[in-house]
Amino acid sequence: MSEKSEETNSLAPERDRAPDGDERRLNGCVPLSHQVAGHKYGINKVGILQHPDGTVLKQLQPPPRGTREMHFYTQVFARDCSDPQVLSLRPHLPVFYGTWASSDSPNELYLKLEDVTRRFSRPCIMDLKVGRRSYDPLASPEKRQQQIRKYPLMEEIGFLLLGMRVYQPSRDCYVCHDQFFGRSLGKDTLAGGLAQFFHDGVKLHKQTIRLCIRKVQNILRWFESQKQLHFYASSLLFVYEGASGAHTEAEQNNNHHHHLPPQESSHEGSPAKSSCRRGGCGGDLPDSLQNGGQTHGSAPCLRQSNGNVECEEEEEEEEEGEEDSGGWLEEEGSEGHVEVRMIDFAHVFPSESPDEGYMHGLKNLLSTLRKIIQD
Ligand SMILES: Nc1ncnc2c1ncn2[C@@H]1O[C@H](COP(=O)(O)OP(=O)(O)OP(=O)(O)O)[C@@H](O)[C@H]1O
Ligand SMILES: O=P(O)(O)O[C@@H]1[C@H](O)[C@H](O)[C@@H](OP(=O)(O)O)[C@H](OP(=O)(O)O)[C@H]1O
Repeated sequence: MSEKSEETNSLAPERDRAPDGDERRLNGCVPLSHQVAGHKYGINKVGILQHPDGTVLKQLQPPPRGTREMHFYTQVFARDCSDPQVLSLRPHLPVFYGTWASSDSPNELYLKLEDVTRRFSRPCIMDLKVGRRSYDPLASPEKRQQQIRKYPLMEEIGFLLLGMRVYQPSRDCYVCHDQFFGRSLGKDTLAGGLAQFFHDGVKLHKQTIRLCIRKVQNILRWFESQKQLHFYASSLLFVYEGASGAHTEAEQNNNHHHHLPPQESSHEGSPAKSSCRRGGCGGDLPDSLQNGGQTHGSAPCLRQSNGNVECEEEEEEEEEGEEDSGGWLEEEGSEGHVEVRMIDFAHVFPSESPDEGYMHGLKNLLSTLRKIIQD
């Protein structure tokens, strides 16, 4: 088993490549190149796909999970929704564009969602499952045991790292960790393990951590204001720009797939993808980050490719962030440099009390992130 998996950059734009049989069959949709956790496409045919218009498609899981998730998104994004609490949840979720089906399999439904990683040139991505319990109130004793066994510390820690990929500009490659890495993290190694998401092989991006803290605080504020929903086995998806400013500027002229409005019929402007990886690097993290648990390889992932990288040291500045401009040339000091969104709503249940389990996870996550900055 490999310790870490890596991908290298490729200069060849894959949008020039002829689609293979599967891609044609899926109306030009391809498995999401940079999925870091969850069901993968090709295994039981569930998993996340990338639509040519830049959205992602999540196949409906068998009932009741898929129907529950669809119902949740439909309610939150209903045009006539007037519940202020539900409306204020929207910014924390990927935009929901309704359901989608391919012309070949009209009965296979997918949720059509905003691709949270889309505007990033070299997206660093992390998926954290949040809450003290990752099974819902209707779970069988077997299911409860299955989930508890996966991470007995969930009850105490309140979150579990399911997967991550981090771009290293100095080597022009991604370092990936899967959920076994997350499960290997204990109370003493949690901060070190989480810190790896913010370390590009050369430096720790403290300002990025501060921006993530702000976004997580906003989500916590939403939870403190509501008691109508409980979230089990739901995730927070973290994304930040791994490319340096010089890199993104160099790409600006060559890149035209960002900011295209989702159009179901259009195949224009499809994100370029490329697949290649190399092994044998990534073993030289600073000592302070080496105690983050055992590492395991994750599945190879394809990704957007936009050319070579110029590595730049970034200044750490304690600036007030600007509003998210939706642009992709965001500097590390600005809010738009990071995204933190809630995803995976297959186990959302109505309730009449605050979601203490989820809030416990958020609070512990916040103190762990603060600890990383301090250490
Ligand atoms: N809106 C999105 N934008 C970008 N990437 C996404 C989005 N939604 C999901 N992903 C990617 O897909 C992965 C899995 O998503 P999700 O948790 O919704 O799937 P799942 O199959 O229900 O997971 P699980 O098996 O844990 O229940 C995420 O870790 C992320 O990498
Ligand atoms: O990542 P792994 O090790 O594959 O484990 C799965 C993971 O915990 C999923 O979150 C869970 O689905 P839910 O979150 O929907 O419960 C799934 O349950 P399942 O086996 O019942 O599908 C598990 O098998």
